[in-house]
Amino acid sequence: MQNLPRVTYSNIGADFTPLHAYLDEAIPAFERDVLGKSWESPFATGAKKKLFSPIDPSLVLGEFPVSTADDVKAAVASARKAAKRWNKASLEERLAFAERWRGVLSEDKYKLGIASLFEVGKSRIEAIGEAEESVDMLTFYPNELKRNDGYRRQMIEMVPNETAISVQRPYGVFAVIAPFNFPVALSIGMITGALITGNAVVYKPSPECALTGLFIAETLKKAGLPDGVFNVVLGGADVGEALTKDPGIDGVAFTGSHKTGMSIFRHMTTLPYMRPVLAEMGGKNPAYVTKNADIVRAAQGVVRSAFGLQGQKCSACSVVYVDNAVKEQFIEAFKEFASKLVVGDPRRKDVFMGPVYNDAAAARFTAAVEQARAEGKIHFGGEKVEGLNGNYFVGALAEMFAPSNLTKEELFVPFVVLRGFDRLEDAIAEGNDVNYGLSAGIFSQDQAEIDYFLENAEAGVLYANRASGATTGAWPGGQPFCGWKGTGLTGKGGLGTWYLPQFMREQSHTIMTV
Ligand SMILES: NC(=O)c1ccc[n+]([C@@H]2O[C@H](COP(=O)([O-])OP(=O)(O)OC[C@H]3O[C@@H](n4cnc5c(N)ncnc54)[C@H](O)[C@@H]3O)[C@@H](O)[C@H]2O)c1
Ligand SMILES: N[C@@H](CCC=O)C(=O)O
Repeated sequence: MQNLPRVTYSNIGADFTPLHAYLDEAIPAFERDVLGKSWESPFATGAKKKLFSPIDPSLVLGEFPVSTADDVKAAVASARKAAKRWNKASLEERLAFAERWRGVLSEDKYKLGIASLFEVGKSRIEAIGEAEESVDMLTFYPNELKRNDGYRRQMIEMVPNETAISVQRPYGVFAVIAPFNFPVALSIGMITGALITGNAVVYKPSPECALTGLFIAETLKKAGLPDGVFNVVLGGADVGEALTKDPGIDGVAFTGSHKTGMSIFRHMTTLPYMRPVLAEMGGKNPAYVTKNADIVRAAQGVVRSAFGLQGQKCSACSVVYVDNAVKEQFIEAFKEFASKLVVGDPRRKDVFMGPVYNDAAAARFTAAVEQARAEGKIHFGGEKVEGLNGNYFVGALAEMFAPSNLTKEELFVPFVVLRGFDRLEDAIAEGNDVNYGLSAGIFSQDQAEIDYFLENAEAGVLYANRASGATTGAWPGGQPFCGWKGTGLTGKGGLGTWYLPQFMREQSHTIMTV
């Protein structure tokens, strides 16, 4: 099992046959042995709630308790108590824990991935990909911490007999709040950042992702993290709000929508002193296809990026600007590739797109398609897939003849707008004219065009000629994932070198030898 091919989002050409053979057995076994159970969690004593899979609303994920206001207080108190020691844990102790956790995650990765498949409705490859990514986070981040000696620096000697160093101290207790779309990788990324820099954590998974949330807690227990350093609360916005407003929290690591992230940040600004809010938020990610592009590659990169995980990635390509000289050719190549992708039950190995997450996403998709029919032109998709018990849609390519809400707002569904252009400069200016700034991509074989894009695109994650995903597929240590503008608050992203220092505050020690 350990030698199965790895999924990294970018290795699209790999032969996953042995992985599929394993999953053919493991997915039904998981469904039989794990789904439908009733769960307990120490800081969730409220009434239990039944959660269902988007794959099929009759498929019960399990019954999960919800945290009360007192549970949230108790979880924070538990973290504060444990933080007294964990905040002082040596670099060696934290690295040893990270190594043990990485071992546990490597053992449990298929279980975590399959849980995500059922919980979110991800395809097999997307689901296993995020579990693999989590393991690699536990390679990358600890290595960064070690390589930088905990980000400790020798400073200059101002006068003889005086030494000065800069050390980084954990803030104390971090609230970690996760979104639904990568319940494993994004939770583990934020939790890793907080824990290995010496913070205790109170973690809230997305309301309907309690299964992966509790699995993550189990892996930390198996890795021997001291009791109380990691605590879970379960529930929705009210539980998240109670957690981020608790005075016992020293910082928040949040990934989710712009609206929620900014509400947490705005609350922090009202307090007597600021606590860090590391918020990674929504995106509206453009791709540019010039007349010098390999059009088949461009179409494949855009389709994969716009429709992978049903368009529910912060990095999903949601607007494609195509040079009018090659627009028709691009539309044909897009249709040719997209029509071969299977939409259906993601337990099956041939499925590329599962259902959209919930009825709200289905309504957003349907409204966007209706608007595009009225104001523009649908070139591909947009229809519901009949005969399946869930929100299954064929992803849509919609040409729009002017900028609008569809080119500017995040929809988070498999819907990509096409805009024709005559000058790349104008297209990039329009693509930049949004409140977000996560990722962008270009397809061109002209170096001057690529250089212009790299100089002028207002986003933190840029790609050129990426067939595996025009704007998607960042990996720990490969693509630092920094949200600009309304996507991020700090100017530093996950998956890169500068993520960890954000969980620590600096202290200088100047010592005069007398
Ligand atoms: N930039 C990134 O790295 C990144 C990655 C993944 C997803 N996202 C974004 O996440 C969004 C999709 O996720 P979602 O629908 O789960 O987002 P969301 O904002 O609805 O929820 C995110 C989390 O916040 C909690 N929450 C809701 N209201 C809260 C409040 N008032 N106080 C505290 N917590 C609260 C939710 O319960 C959930 O756990 C999209 O906008 C997507 O672009 C961004
Ligand atoms: N890491 C993923 C996106 C995570 C957000 O939704 C990517 O780069 O495509």
